Amino acid sequence: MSENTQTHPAADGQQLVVEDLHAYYGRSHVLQGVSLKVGAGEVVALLGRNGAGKTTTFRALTGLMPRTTGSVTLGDRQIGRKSTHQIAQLGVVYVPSGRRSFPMMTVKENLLIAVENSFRRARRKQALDEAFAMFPALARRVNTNAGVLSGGENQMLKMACAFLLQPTILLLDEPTEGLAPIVVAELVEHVRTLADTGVGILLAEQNARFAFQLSARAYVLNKGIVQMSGRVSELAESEELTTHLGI
Ligand SMILES: Nc1ncnc2c1ncn2[C@@H]1O[C@H](COP(=O)(O)OP(=O)(O)OP(=O)(O)O)[C@@H](O)[C@H]1O
Repeated sequence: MSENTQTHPAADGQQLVVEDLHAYYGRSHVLQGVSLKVGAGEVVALLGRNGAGKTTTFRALTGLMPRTTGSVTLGDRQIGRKSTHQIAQLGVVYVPSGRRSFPMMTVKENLLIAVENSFRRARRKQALDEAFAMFPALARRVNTNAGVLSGGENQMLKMACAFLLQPTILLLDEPTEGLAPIVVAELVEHVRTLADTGVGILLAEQNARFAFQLSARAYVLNKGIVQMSGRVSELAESEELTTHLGI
C-alpha cells in the first residue's frame, strides 16, 4: 500500500461510482442493475430488509462474487475487474458484519496486522496511536484477546483495523447488528469521526434510525434493485420507505 507524507492523509477526494451492477449466485440473479455513488467524506446509507442484497453489493464491489457485470470506478480507475486484494490496496475496504477479528490475538496484535500492511516501520507507532486516539475504548483493552471483547468493542476493533488500511471508501456492513442501543449511540460518533477524516462510507443497515443519523443520502434496495434513492430528509418522510424496510 502506498505511503503518504501524513500518517492518515484525508482520503484523496476520489468518488466511488457504481453503474448497472449485476451479480449472480449460480443461476440466481441477485443484484439486478445497482447504481450508486459515494463521495469523499460522505456517509451514504444502503438500506434494505434481510436478503435485499446489501451484503451481495459489498461482495460484488470487492471482487468476492463469482460472477458480476457492470462498472465500478474509484476516481478515474476501473476497479470492477480487479482482485479483492488489489481493490483493498486501491482504497475500497470492506468491514463485514459479525465477529471477524482474529479472536485468539490481542487487540494490539489485530491492529498490528493492519498497520504492517499499510505503514513503514518508522510510522507504525504513530499510526497505532492515532487509531487508539480515535477509539479510546480499544486503548483500554490493548492486551485483551479479541475473542472476549463485547460486541461494540469488536465492532470498534474492526473499524480501527479498516482505518489503519488507509481507505478511500469504507463499506460498513450492519455495524449495529446485535448491539445495545447505548453502544449504537457511541458508534454514531465513531462513524462520523471516520468520515471527518475524508473517508467516504457506504453504510449497509436495516437500522434506518442509525443510518439516518449519519447519512445525508440513501439508497433503498429491494430484491437486488434500487427501489428508492435520494436525500434522507425526503426519504424519511416517504410511506414507500416504510413498506420497503418494514419500519
Ligand atoms: N451464498 C449464497 N448462495 C446463494 N444465494 C445467496 C447466498 N448469499 C446470499 N444469497 C441470496 O442473495 C440475496 C441477497 O442476500 P444478501 O445477503 O446480499 O442480503 P442482505 O440485504 O445483505 O441481507 P442480510 O441483512 O440478511 O445479510 C438473498 O436472496 C439471499 O438468499
